[in-house]
Amino acid sequence: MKYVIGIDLGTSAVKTLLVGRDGAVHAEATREYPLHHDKAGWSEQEPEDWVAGTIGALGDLIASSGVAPADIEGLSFSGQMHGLVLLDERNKPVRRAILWNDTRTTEQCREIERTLGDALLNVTRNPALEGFTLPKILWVKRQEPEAYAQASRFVLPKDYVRLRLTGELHMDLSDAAGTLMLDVARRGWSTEVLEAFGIPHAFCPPLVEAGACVGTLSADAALSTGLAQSTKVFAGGADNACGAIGAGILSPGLTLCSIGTSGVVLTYEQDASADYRGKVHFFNHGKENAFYAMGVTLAAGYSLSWFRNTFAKGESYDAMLAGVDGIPAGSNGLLFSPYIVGERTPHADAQIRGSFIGIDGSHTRGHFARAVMEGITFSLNESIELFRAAGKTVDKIVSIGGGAKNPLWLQMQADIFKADVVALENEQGPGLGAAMLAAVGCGWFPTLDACGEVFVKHNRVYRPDEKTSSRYAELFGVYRQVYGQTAGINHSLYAFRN
Ligand SMILES: Nc1ncnc2c1ncn2[C@@H]1O[C@H](COP(=O)(O)OP(=O)(O)O)[C@@H](O)[C@H]1O
Ligand SMILES: O=C(CO)[C@@H](O)[C@H](O)COP(=O)(O)O
Repeated sequence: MKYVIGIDLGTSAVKTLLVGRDGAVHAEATREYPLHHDKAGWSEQEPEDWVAGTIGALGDLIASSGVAPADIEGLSFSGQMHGLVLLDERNKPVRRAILWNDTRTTEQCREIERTLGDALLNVTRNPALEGFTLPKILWVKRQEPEAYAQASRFVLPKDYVRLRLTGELHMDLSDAAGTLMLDVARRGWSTEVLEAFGIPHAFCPPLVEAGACVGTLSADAALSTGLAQSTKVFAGGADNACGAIGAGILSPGLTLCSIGTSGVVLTYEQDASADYRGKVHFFNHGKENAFYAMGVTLAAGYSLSWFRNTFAKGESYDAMLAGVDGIPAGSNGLLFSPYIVGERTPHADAQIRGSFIGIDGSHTRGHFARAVMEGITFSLNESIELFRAAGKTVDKIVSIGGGAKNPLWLQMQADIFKADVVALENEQGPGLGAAMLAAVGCGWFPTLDACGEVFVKHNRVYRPDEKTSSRYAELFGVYRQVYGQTAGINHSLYAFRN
C-alpha cells in the first residue's frame, strides 16, 4: 500500500497523520511546543520549536507505523494562520513569530483603516483585526526597527517549516488570504495595499495553490526525519481551509465547527460574490477557485486548556470532565464568557476579557468546567446566528478539533446550535485535509471531492434534544447581554494589565 502524510502545525502541537490509499489513518504522532505570553495580549512561538517538533513527530510516525519510507509518496501541510515569521536574506527568522491570537496591534489596525478606507474591505474582503499579518508587520516596523531592517521577506508558520524541509519558499492562497495583503477575489498580492504601506513585492513570497507540488525533501530533511528524499511535498493550506477539506466541506450547504485553540464556524462559498461586509472573515479555500466565510472565537479550546492548567494541573481532559455530564444544562446558573484573550466574532475587541457570572456557594469545580464549555459554545453560536441572519441554512454541522473528542461537548453543540452535529471517525480534520491535498497531488484521485468520498468518514450524529435545546436558547439570550454589560468594565481594567 502507498501512503501520504498530513502535517497539521497547530498552536498547541504539531500533529502528523499517516494515511493510506484506502483513506484509513494508519498512524499518528504529535509533538507539543510552548506558547510565550511575555506581556498581556502577546502570543509568540519559536519557529525552531515548530521545525524540531515536526521532525520529531515525523520520525515517531515512521517508527511507530513500520511503513517503508519508499511507500510514502507525498506530504502536505495545514498551518495555524496569520502568524508573522520575518526572515533575513539567508532565510533565518529575525525574531520569534507573532501569532494569530496576539492582540498588541490595535493601533496598527486603526492606521490600516485610515490609510485604505473602503479599499480594505473591497480588496482584502476582511476588516483590520489584530490577529492578521499586516498589522503585525507594521508593529515590528514601528516598535522594533532593528529587527525590521534585517527582514527581507515574511512567511506564515507552515511556510517556514516547509522551507526548512525543502529549501523552497512559497505561500499558498488560502493562507495568504489571512495576511490582509491579498486581493482575495483576484487571487494575487494587492499592489494597492503593499504600496500604501511601503512594502515591496519582493517582501511577499511567490503564491501557489494549496495543492501545488513545490518539490521534494532536502537531503538533510530526509536524513533527520527518516523519510525518502524523493517524497513529494505539496504546499498545503490554512488550517481552517484544510479542516474544511478534511471534513468534506467542498460544496455549498455544509457548515463546519472547529474547536481547537481557537473556535471556528465556517461555511463554503462557491465564488467571491457573498458580501458579509466584514462581519465574518472571507478567505480563499484550499480547493481551487472556491472560498469560505467564517466566524472566530479567539479562545475556544484555549479557555478550557487555561482552566485545566490553572485549576486541574496534571489532570487529563477526560479526568477533569468526569461527572460534568451529570450537571444540568446551564451549570446551575453559572455563565462564562470566553474572552480571555479578547474576541473576534461578533465583537472585534482586543481589550474585552472573560467573566464568570452568577457564582454561588454551591458551585463546584465541575460547574465551572461545564460553564466554560457552555460559554465557548454560546460564543460559536453567535457566528451561527450571523450566518442564519444572512440567509444560510445551518441544519447540519461537521464538528472537528480537540473539542470533538468529548461526546458531551458534541451533544452540547447540537443542543446549543439547534442542528445535527456530525463527528468524524478521526477528529483531526486539518491533518486529514492536508493528507488529501497530497493524495490528489500524487494523482490518486482526480479531485478533492473524489478523494473526500474515500477519505472523509462521518461517524456518529448528535441530534438536538428539544428540552435541553430550548433551555439553552433561553440562556443564550442572557449570554448575549454579557458583552455589552462587561465591555465598559473591561476597558477600564485594561490599564491595570501588565
Ligand atoms: N478529551 C478532550 N475533551 C475536551 N476537550 C479537549 C479534549 N482534548 C482536547 N480538547 C480541547 O481541544 C483543544 C486542542 O485542540 P486542537 O485541535 O488539538 O488544537 P490546535 O490545532 O489549536 O493545536 C484543547 O485546548 C482543549 O480545549
Ligand atoms: O486565527 C485563526 C483563524 O483566523 C485561527 O483559527 C488560527 O488559524 C489557529 O487555529 P487553531 O490552532 O485553533 O487550529
